[in-house]
Amino acid sequence: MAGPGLEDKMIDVHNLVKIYGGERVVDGVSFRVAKGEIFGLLGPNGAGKTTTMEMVEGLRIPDGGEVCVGGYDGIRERNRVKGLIGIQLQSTALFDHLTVEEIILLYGSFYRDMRSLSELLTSFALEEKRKTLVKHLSGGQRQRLAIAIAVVHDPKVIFLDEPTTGLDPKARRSLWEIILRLRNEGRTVFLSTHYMEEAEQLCDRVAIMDAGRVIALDTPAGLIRGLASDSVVEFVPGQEDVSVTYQNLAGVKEVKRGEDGAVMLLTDDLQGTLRGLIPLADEKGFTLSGLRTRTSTLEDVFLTRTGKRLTEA
Ligand SMILES: Nc1ncnc2c1ncn2[C@@H]1O[C@H](COP(=O)(O)OP(=O)(O)OP(=O)(O)O)[C@@H](O)[C@H]1O
Repeated sequence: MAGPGLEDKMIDVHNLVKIYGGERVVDGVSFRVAKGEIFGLLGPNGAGKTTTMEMVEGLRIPDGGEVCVGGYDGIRERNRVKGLIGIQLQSTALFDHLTVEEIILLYGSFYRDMRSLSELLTSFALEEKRKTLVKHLSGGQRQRLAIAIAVVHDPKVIFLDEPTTGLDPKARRSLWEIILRLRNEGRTVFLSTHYMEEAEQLCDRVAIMDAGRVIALDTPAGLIRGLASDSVVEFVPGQEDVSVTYQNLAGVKEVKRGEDGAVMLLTDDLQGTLRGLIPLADEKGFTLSGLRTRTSTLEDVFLTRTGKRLTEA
């Protein structure tokens, strides 16, 4: 698959497999990550993102396949790989009874060289919190601290496992800015997420995972362009006549149904679909509750490939 500068790759994963209890939770995953890109694994809970990421980091041993990071074999040359990478710990794993400053210095002491404390505090907007105990930080501040610790030794590659899960929109955006800055400093960022907006807005390329496999991989725009439709009409039909078929409305490429009863019409002719839908509802005597339209997103790529919504998978 074409991608930016892949001749200049930082991570190369080939046919990776992990088996738990006889189940292939990672089932033949292959991808490459270019130097200096933000690469995302997008998928629902249980898709195999964390397992894949931790095999790339060298924290879990694959049952099959190869991992190469920065030209080093992920298993045989693990110590070399360790020096190149930084891993964001789940923020809950931080020591609550240390201050921000103490924890950064503690992690820094594990390495021969560490970046300056004041530079780290500034770039992660933690100066005012330097003397604050970790347990008194907000969710966003804890996540910023977790990333500051991951880059304390100035690594070339950063791994972030669902970095913004549970954060409010403002804290999420502030973390996105930090992640973009890591990339703009020339680092490679490998992250996992189950938020499609995050993958769409932040990642240079995205591998969509479901049930242990990569089902699509491209730039967010490329994935969306690959859809047969460019828009979605969504509504919950009230008193729907079972004989109603939406497939024949102008522009409709696919009809999907959510668990909540919502109907999603994936269309390449938004106006044509709407022009046909409203008379159809009148004629068949059903209501179009919560009718809305939107341009296609990565959610629709997932929906088209798996038949499920990301949030329902
Ligand atoms: N150590 C383990 N032992 C047994 N099963 C495991 C283990 N780790 C993961 N699994 C299983 O492997 C599957 C993939 O899990 P994984 O955590 O990689 O998914 P994920 O996409 O990261 O999801 P989440 O967003 O929930 O973290 C799940 O079914 C999970 O239960």
